[in-house]
Amino acid sequence: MASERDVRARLQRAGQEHLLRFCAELAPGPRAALLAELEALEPEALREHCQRAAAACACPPGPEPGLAARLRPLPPERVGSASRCDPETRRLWEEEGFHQIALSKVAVLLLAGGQGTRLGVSYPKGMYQVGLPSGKSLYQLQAERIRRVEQLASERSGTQCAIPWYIMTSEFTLEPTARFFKEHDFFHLDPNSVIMFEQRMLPAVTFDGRAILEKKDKVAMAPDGNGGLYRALSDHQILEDMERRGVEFVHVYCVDNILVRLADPVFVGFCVLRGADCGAKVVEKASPEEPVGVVCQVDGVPQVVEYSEISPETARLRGPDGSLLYHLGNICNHFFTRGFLWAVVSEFEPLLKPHVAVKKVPYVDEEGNLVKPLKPNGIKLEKFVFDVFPFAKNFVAFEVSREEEFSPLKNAASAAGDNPTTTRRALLLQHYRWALQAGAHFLDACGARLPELPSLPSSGEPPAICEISPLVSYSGEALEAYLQGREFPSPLILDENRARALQP
Ligand SMILES: CC(=O)N[C@H]1[C@@H](OP(=O)(O)OP(=O)(O)OC[C@H]2O[C@@H](n3ccc(=O)[nH]c3=O)[C@H](O)[C@@H]2O)O[C@H](CO)[C@@H](O)[C@@H]1O
Repeated sequence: MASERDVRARLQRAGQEHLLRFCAELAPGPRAALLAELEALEPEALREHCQRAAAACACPPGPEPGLAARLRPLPPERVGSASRCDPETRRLWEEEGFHQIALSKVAVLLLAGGQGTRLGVSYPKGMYQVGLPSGKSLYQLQAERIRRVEQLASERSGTQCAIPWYIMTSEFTLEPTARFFKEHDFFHLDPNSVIMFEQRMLPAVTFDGRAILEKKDKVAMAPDGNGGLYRALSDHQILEDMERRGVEFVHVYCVDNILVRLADPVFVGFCVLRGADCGAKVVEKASPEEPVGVVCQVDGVPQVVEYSEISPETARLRGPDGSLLYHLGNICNHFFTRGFLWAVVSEFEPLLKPHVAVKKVPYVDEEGNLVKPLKPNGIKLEKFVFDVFPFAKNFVAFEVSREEEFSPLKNAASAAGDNPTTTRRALLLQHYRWALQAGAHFLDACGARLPELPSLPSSGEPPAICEISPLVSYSGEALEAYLQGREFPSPLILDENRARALQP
């Protein structure tokens, strides 16, 4: 166990000795916990972190001065489109994606270390149920999409394959996520193919560069941002694990998009055939104010400018055709080759600049009272997952349809958008569209046919409730066999059992 003397000496070197100010009055247990926590903080890194936070805070808030003049849209030759390409090209991309999946060269990697503060739940966001008829959580939907895409790839190739699922968690999310997966029997995935690992935490810092004590025996710590991925890959030898499994391509995604297509063969195939080392899925931005990063160029280099760092004037700029100039909205779905990740981890990670978030951080005052601040009092530094794009040799963006692929759960029910209601509706609208395309008809309680409205606004409810298990269909395929020309009372829950019963 760390001695107080050693820890004090280390903190002195970091200029953070105040973290021990209540140490003498603590009971042995909490005292040991505090010393262990402090011992893990490397003095030089801690000093640099606190200085950097204070320096960042001294800069005026808002977009970096002069950024607007350095921005340009991404050149069209770097952008592919799933919806605007001809069907044959799309088929070739999909075929290539399935081919790579069948060779077990594709992995998915979930960023799940965030605290989900805006949603306002105390457990990991992936465990959230948005109120689907099936009661499935986000994690369950994702697990079932992995199983289905594995099955589709295996059927096409006639060989068995596996898509390893890497899950980056943090101190906040690891334990409950691991428990949730065990309780649900890993959603019938092979537990050896589900690999959880933890990102690092960093102290929150006051505006004058002092790490904050959250309690007398606990430093206020926060995950180091989703760009903490790269250090975590190295800390836990994840790239070595990928190499052992033969993984060459990684689809990285964020937890909250209910429509996420894991290991999407079309996206993977597009990136592979383009010879890309790094790619980003995008959707057309819905409005200048939409809180999504924009994929663009800064000084001629592909990059994402985060929604919190672009000025409203720049976000509102329009091109000659009237559409938003910076319209490629980042949906936090990225493609990386393992080789590129290796280069990032071994060479570029230290060059990533942390971003500053000014937050209300609960703390203990000089007298030892717990204080919940009413205005921001602390700084959290975070790295962003997409900040490695400038290091790519061949970066591509891939535009997909919002209604088919993007509906994120960010906010609590009281918020206007991106909440449990909008995400549930997005999924049910999609499944209703798929069912109509496959030739289904829906009946009301009296047995009369309901109107068939294939294109509904995202704000409207579908005329009939239809939920299709990802185990039955990944992206709308293969539904005719169960639905063509048939009538169903609403709600229709098309799970594996129902599908079996409907099989001709
Ligand atoms: C930095 C980043 O990627 N921003 C993107 C993110 O914004 P947004 O601000 O919504 O990002 P979130 O804070 O929700 O984090 C995105 C993902 O990263 C994970 N996470 C976050 C912090 C952390 O320390 N560890 C961790 O794993 C979260 O669990 C989540 O899965 O999604 C939007 C689309 O929905 C994009 O338009 C934004 O450009």
